Amino acid sequence: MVTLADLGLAGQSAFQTEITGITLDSREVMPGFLFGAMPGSNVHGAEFAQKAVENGAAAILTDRAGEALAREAAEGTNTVVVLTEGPRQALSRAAALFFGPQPETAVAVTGTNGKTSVSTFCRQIWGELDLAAVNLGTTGVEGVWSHPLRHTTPDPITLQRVLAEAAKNGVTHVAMEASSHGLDQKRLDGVVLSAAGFTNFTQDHLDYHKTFEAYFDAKMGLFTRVLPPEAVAVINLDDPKGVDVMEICEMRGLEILGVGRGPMARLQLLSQRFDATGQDLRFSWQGKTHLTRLSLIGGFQAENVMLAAGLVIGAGADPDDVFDVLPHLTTVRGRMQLAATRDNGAAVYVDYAHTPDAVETALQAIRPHVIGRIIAIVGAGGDRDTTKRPLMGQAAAENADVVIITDDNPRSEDPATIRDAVLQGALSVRSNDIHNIGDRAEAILRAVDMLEPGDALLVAGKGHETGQIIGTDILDFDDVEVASQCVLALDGKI
Ligand SMILES: CC(=O)N[C@H]1[C@@H](OP(=O)(O)OP(=O)(O)OC[C@H]2O[C@@H](n3ccc(=O)[nH]c3=O)[C@H](O)[C@@H]2O)O[C@H](CO)[C@@H](O)[C@@H]1O[C@H](C)C(=O)N[C@@H](C)C(=O)N[C@H](CCC(=O)O)C(=O)O
Ligand SMILES: Nc1ncnc2c1ncn2[C@@H]1O[C@H](COP(=O)(O)OP(=O)(O)OP(=O)(O)O)[C@@H](O)[C@H]1O
Ligand SMILES: N[C@H](CCC[C@H](N)C(=O)O)C(=O)O
Ligand SMILES: [Mg+2]
Repeated sequence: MVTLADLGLAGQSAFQTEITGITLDSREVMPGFLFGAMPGSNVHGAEFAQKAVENGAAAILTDRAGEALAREAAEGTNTVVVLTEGPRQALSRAAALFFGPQPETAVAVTGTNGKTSVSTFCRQIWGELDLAAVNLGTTGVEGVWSHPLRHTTPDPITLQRVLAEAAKNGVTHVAMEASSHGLDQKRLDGVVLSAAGFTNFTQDHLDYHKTFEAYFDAKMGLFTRVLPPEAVAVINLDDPKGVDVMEICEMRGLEILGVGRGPMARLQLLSQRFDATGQDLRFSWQGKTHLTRLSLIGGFQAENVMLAAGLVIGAGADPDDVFDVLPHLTTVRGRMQLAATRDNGAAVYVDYAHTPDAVETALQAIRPHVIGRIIAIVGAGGDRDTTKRPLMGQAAAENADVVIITDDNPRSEDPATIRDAVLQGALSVRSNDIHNIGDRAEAILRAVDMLEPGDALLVAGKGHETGQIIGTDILDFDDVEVASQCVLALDGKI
């Protein structure tokens, strides 16, 4: 039997109350459940306290803003109201205690771009070291055990349930993505971390956070709040915000493992040499130089690999063992993935660049591998940060020779309006070789048809995604598959 006291909610009245489940959604409450009535972005969860009580909630956890509604609903029933200043944090910790032990070693990574890549590389490194590992984030739970997820950082109840299930299935190591929404909503606060990483900080999600400061502060919650004091902070010092992150971590007395090209980095990238299938790296660890080879396209992937290596070392692995396995790392699905090659040699890459910085980084990353033109397909998602749209168009026009603007998950918005915002950004750079083709399949077909020997195509924005979200419908759509089919069709093979 689990009681409110067992969930860290002792000291409250009726702390011996038995709890049979936890949920954030009144509609999911079953008899004996703890209902987390949280302040939301649309409505306060306490608005649904009445429904939770009707469904048999044993307790309602809420804050001062939700107190009156919760007490009103509970009046005359056995439902206990538990009041706390930080209800989201309390709920995350309660969920951790309720669902039971997580895998013994957990690391998390935050930053605007690179979280999925870094966490996947951590899982691959651990796997090469014969450890039972998974990554958890945008692409679900992947590795020795897998599980689909709807969010990059799931709500705390799903997260703790999944972590406990992973542990029961033998998973000992987990690398997870900490999204800014997840950190802001304290979804990770019940997780015990050995190390946490910071990739970079550029524009995204201003629709939610409103200002750069609020977005940055949300991310810093990983280091100022979630990470325990004895854990290691692994920081990309090449990012303009890297030193700020380091100072924030120093103030908490965290051990810092700096990664980057500059001399302050303990894991220092000394040089990269690119060729058609990957790159040779020279790097140093605490003064000693190492050489390695990565079968990965794109200079930024070396930064992601260094950060992943730092996290795995920070979480206790032997550095030499880690460095030995780096040549075995493989492409992360939908991140600079070579989807197909035309008979004339022109390559088609699929990448998940969906921020201005990522569009620029991805296009610059393929430049050393291309002797001809770069054609870029770019679009922006609906119901997301609107201010990034022209900046994405601008980044595409500045870094590609031909730009095709197309749809990427318009969701509830008018697709032509989204495309127009991206188009304005591209047109601010130049007017030639900029095309606007709403239908994504047609855009890909047209782009593949343009490819001459020596050219390359980057299809940006959807990466691993397998659907195009139009309104509330999700239509099957997979950039890798569509691009491969277009190549086969235009080369006369189907
Ligand atoms: C903006 C945002 O992040 N919203 C998330 C948040 O909702 P909220 O608390 O703001 O919801 P609300 O609508 O105001 O409702 C308040 C509360 O009332 C409850 N409620 C509501 C209705 C009802 O009948 N009964 C009831 O109890 C809700 O469960 C909620 O707890 O908490 C909910 C439960 O955990 C999430 O499902 C929801 O994710 C929405 C669907 C979402 O789309 N989130 C995206 C933007 C997101 O989180 N993305 C990040 C970042 C991805 C990236 O890095 O690019 C991610 O980690 O995936
Ligand atoms: N270190 C990096 N620096 C800049 N851009 C990067 C870096 N790593 C990846 N990218 C770009 O960002 C895209 C998304 O990468 P990834 O999925 O790893 O990021 P993410 O942070 O998990 O994104 P999301 O916020 O959607 O979860 C890549 O396809 C690539 O274009
Ligand atoms: N995690 C990101 C993914 C964006 C991917 C892009 N294809 C889109 O739909 O905007 C977001 O939800 O903002
Ligand atoms: Mg991700």
